[in-house]
Amino acid sequence: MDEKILREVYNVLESRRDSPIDSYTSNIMKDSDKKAEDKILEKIAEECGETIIASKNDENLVYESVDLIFHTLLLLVYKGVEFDEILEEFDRRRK
Ligand SMILES: N=c1c2ncn([C@@H]3O[C@H](COP(=O)(O)OP(=O)(O)OP(=O)(O)O)[C@@H](O)[C@H]3O)c2ncn1[C@@H]1O[C@H](COP(=O)(O)O)[C@@H](O)[C@H]1O
Repeated sequence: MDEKILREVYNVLESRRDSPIDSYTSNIMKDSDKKAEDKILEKIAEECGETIIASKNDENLVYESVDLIFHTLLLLVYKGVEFDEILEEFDRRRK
């Protein structure tokens, strides 16, 4: 297991965006009745709340944090951000 997994998941999300199938992420990105971006942002807000609760309760913190990180990555994919842009930003911030 190594950090390549994040890039691999990101690539899968890009493929779900560009070649939609009947799946959670394809469906949320092509959500018609509610603007896809709003739906993803709604999930980020929901997962943020669940992460706060998980931290306060010292329970499921990794599970809920991964839900939050995942939905943030989903937003970035939906908005057309390249994975390398995220890595470059983290690199820029290193002291
Ligand atoms: N990493 C994830 C991932 N994490 C969370 N989720 C989904 O995000 C949704 C979260 O919604 P909910 O919070 O309601 O679900 P929940 O967390 O089980 O329930 P709560 O306790 O939060 O209420 C669930 O449907 C999860 O399945 C994910 N769905 C997909 N991925 C990755 O994205 C790829 C593409 O996914 P699909 O397009 O669905 O094949 C997959 O191969 C995975 O690698």
